[in-house]
Amino acid sequence: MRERDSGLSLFAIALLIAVQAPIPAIAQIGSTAIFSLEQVRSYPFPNELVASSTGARIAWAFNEQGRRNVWVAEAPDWRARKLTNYETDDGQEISSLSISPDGRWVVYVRGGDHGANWDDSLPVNPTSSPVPPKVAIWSVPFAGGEPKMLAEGDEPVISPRGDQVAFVRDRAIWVVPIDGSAPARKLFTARGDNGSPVWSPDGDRLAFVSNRGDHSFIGIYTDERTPILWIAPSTSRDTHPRWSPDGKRIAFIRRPGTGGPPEPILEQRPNRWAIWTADVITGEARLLWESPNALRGSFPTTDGGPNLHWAAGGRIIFLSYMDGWPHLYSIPEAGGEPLLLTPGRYMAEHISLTPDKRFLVFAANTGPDPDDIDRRHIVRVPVDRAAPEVLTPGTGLEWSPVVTGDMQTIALISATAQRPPLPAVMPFNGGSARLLAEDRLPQDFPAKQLVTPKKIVYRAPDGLEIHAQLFMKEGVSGRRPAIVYVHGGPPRQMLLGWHYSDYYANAYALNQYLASRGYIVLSVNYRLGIGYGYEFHNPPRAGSRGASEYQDIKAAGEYLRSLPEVDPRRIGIYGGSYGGYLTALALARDSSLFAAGVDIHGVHDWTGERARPLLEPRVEKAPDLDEALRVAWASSPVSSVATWRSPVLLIHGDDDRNVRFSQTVDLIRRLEKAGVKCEELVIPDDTHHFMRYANWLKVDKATAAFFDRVFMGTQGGSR
Ligand SMILES: CSCC[C@H](NC=O)C(=O)N[C@@H](C)C(=O)O
Repeated sequence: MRERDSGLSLFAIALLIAVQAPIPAIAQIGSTAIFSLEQVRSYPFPNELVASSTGARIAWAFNEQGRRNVWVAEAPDWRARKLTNYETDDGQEISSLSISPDGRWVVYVRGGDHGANWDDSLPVNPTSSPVPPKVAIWSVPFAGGEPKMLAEGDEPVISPRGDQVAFVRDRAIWVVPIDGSAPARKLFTARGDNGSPVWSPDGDRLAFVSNRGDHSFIGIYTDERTPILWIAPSTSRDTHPRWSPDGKRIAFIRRPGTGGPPEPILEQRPNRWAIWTADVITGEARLLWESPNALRGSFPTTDGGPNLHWAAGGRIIFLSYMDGWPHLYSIPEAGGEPLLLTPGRYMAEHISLTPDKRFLVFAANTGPDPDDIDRRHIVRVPVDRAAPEVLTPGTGLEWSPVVTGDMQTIALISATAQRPPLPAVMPFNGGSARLLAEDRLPQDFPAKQLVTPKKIVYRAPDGLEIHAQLFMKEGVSGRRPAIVYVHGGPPRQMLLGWHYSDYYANAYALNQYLASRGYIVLSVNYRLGIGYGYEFHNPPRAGSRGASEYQDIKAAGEYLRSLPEVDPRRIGIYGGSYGGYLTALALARDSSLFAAGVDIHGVHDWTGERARPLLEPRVEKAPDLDEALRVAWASSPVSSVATWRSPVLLIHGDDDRNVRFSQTVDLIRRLEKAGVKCEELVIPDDTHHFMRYANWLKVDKATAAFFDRVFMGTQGGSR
């Protein structure tokens, strides 16, 4: 990590902080860690949990200190079994995991960074290998054996017959035998960017989306002798094709095509959408439902978007925010009023339809405990009755439920405030969950040393209720340094336990590590986040439109300053991505409150990011373009460098495909000119999500060591 020689050393700054006006005994921390970062980061992180559509087989991906592998289990013993043998921390993620309908094959994609906002000409290559790895589709027998690379490509979907895999490569749809017995072949050639393949229930046809820039069609491929059937082609953007169980019809989402006069940038407007159904022989379609012309009716942007499913009993399922919460609805395929299946002040997330298409299972921040709003539990609801049932109440957290083909078992991922996430199974009709692969949690994982974060609610200056989690180790005397943690996204919610995202599980681990060393940590669920309703998730004048969410961050610092346990001169802040943006904004605007910060791949100049579409050479400009650019600049940390005083560590991977690396290069130049003490840690060739475990460790250690240096005056790194 390089220290920019633009001012006092961090040690001198620490000395300055320590010798100011006398404060009751200042707790000495930092050197008394009771566990190492390696220990608290040694958990195996599970994701991609799937079940076979027949029988009782499940599969998931485990990331064990960077070694990502496919694991499986099956009834009745549910013994966890490792199916692949990738043994290096090479940053190659596993995604699009699926099991063939007959349960015989597991298919997955290896490589890439599927959380990226844009792609690069070169594949993700965080080990800087001279020969970059490929994004490729693999299959392996569920019973075990050598994985076989089927083809370079992505978005694999196994045919209902279980014999072949459709996938996307070079803006086209290809197929390949699931056993790799023959090379892949392009299924057809069509104009546009063709993707999102969905097999018909009998496996004879394939629905897909043909993206043509400002509009898109739904197409039906039958065979090489039959012309592609375009479903009700229009100037709209048609997406999300879903087959009816009998394979005779398709439901899809229709939104207006992009075009028309530029809309005002600073105003919030409804983003309208509709559900249509079509006959797959004639291609004729009709409107089934259209969203209300209100902000809450906008196309949903939470997990799974519209979550469109064609369920049993002629019901079509979708998700909408129209009652103020991301809720599930059911509408007769013939039309009519949508039935609200999940009433209540909570969000439905990680939604899946059961194999018999009669129930939905999902994760929700609801349950008998008022603190459940900051947790997740598994809920089940029939597709035709508003009778949701919380199946996993308690102080644990559960998510990503899937039901096995025999309808007997729900597989899920379970965690607590102390125990990291693990796959689990429970009876579909309710009962206790049984953990799988517990032995993969290292013996020396410090579960018992982790604090239980406490739910804190405070009010922002404009009165909005803000939830946060306070990590405070007991038994530390004297005033201590405190740190505000700011999540990214921003549509995210930090929880009263381990998080379901690998990015935020890492943040949870680091917050626990900092707390174990005596820091008081406050993780803030600021507006723009999810879990607290539509208006909280979509506040006016936020981000580049005025940074209204910043008041929640400043209020978090003021909340910490009000605590008797906190040394008001040693309040820090850190966060990644959007959290890095708000960290930089806090240091730029309020260095008197925030004495130091760590900004991980943050956005620092909205005009640079946002200006691109705004500055396109167009005769027609948005009516409020000049005002929007002024506001975007004022909402950017770079516009407040003149008042930036506190030391900062800036961290960025230079193959970042979510926030341009240039955002940090530019800010450092500005801070140097302004004489602000800044350090930098650059991770070459890794992305926004630090695909390598070794790089996460480097980032976490640098973050903790930086705060130790500034607040403790320790010269060394953290343990
Ligand atoms: C224009 S800000 C981009 C922030 C970024 N969002 C998506 O790329 C981000 O916060 N990423 C991670 C951390 C996340 O999505 O949670």
